Formats: sequence, C-alpha cells, structure tokens
Amino acid sequence: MPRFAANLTMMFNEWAFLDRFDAAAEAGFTAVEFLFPYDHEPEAVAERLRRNLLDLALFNLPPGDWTAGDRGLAALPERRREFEASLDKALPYIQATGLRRVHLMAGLADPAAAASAEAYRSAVRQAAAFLAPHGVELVIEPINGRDMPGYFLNDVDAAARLIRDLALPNLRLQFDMYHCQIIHGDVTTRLRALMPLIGHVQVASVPSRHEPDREELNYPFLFAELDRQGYGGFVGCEYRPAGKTLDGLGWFRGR
Ligand SMILES: O=C(O)C(=O)[C@@H](O)CO
Ligand SMILES: [Mg+2]
Repeated sequence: MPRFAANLTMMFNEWAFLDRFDAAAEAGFTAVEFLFPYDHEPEAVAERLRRNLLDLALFNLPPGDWTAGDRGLAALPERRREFEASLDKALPYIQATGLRRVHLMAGLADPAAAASAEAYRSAVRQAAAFLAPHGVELVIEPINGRDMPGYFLNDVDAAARLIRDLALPNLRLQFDMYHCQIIHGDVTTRLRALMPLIGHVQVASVPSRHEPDREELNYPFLFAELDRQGYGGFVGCEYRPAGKTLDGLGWFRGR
C-alpha cells in the first residue's frame, strides 16, 4: 500500500493550521503535505513535524499573491524578479523542515504564447538549478482548467514532454490523478507510461474532489497499481472532506 500524506490545506480544516499536524498524526498519518507554509515561521512548522514524528512530503513554492488571483509566476516573463525572490523566500522553509520535494506553480498564461512558454522553460531550469545543491527535487503539476481556468500547465502529456526534453536530474512530474482524470481520462495508462517521471502523486474523487472512496475513479485499483509499478513515493490526500475530516477517514483506517 502506498504511503499517504494528509494534505493539511484541504483536510483537518476543523483545526488551526499548525494544530492540523497534531490532528493528522493523531488520526494515524505519518506524513503530511500542504500548499503554503509562508504565513508561519519556518521553525514553527518544523517543530510541529518533529513533535509528531511526521515526514513532510511536499509544499509549493510561493505563487505570487494568491488572494489577488496569482497561481504561480513561472510562466509570467514580466514577473521574473518576483519569481526569483520566491526561491529565496522558500529556502528557509525547505531547510528548517528538511523538505526533499517542492512544487513550482506555472501561473495563469496562454500555453500557446511563445513568451510564456519560454519564460516557463527558463524558470523551471532556474528553480531546479537553485534546488539541486540542497538535494531538493522540483515537481511540476498539470492542473485542470475547470478548477483553475487559464492555468498555463493544463496538459499531462505536455508536462511529460517538457520533463523529458529538459532532462534535469531533479525535475519530476506531480501526477494528480484527480486532474488527470478531468483533463484526459485514461489514468492507469498514463500512470504506467509516466511512472519513470513521477516524483509525487495526489488523489481525490472525481468530480467532487472528496475522499478517494467514491465517484468515478476506482482508487483501490489505482493504489494497488502504484504498488505494482513499484512507486515508492508519497500519495498526497489532496481532497476536501465531504463532511468532518475524521468521519471521512474510513478509506484510510486499517491500511
Ligand atoms: O491544485 C492542486 O492540485 C495542487 O496540487 C496545488 O498544489 C496547486 O493548487
Ligand atoms: Mg494537486
């Protein structure tokens, strides 16, 4: 069975952010992930991990001004300096928490625009080079255009082509099965084909983005398929609980 990481941005919202670490550990998780730690001091986050003996699977590099609508900066040539500053902002969090994998968000931009595509390639290269000496892997994630209209990286195959083309030792794919099913379908075939590129997996039911025990994807089969494919990474539980978080953990208990 894969190793599950509770997504503390979406799950355990009944608790304040830092208390979600304690609640996740109490519920039996041994790993967590979240979108952004930047509203808290690096040491405060690290202390919650240590106190609960939790591994940290992933967080995202700063995305620009999220409340104002930014969804990353990498494909935005006019925001390059902010993008570079975002790497410096993330570093103390990476170092304090011992994180080994970060997600770089692309931003809202037209994937067909040459300037955006060039900015994105170059930003991915720069972020990977920045992270490599720290032993950190960079992951990029295709996101479906219904949840995030106008998002630059909206195609799993395009992301895989870019990763193969850049051939950077610390650049991998964040394979979110929820997005893959909405964008393309054919999740198992893509999972098998892309396994050598995959650095992180995330799951949720489709279409409601709830617990992975309902609706159109057969997660018991997909979890077993991850094992059959020899996937040794984390599976991020990036879902919004349909009710209370603890009430929806039946799929996880007993694993
Ligand atoms: O939305 C997702 O899916 C993610 O994994 C986030 O990191 C980006 O919003
Ligand atoms: Mg995701």
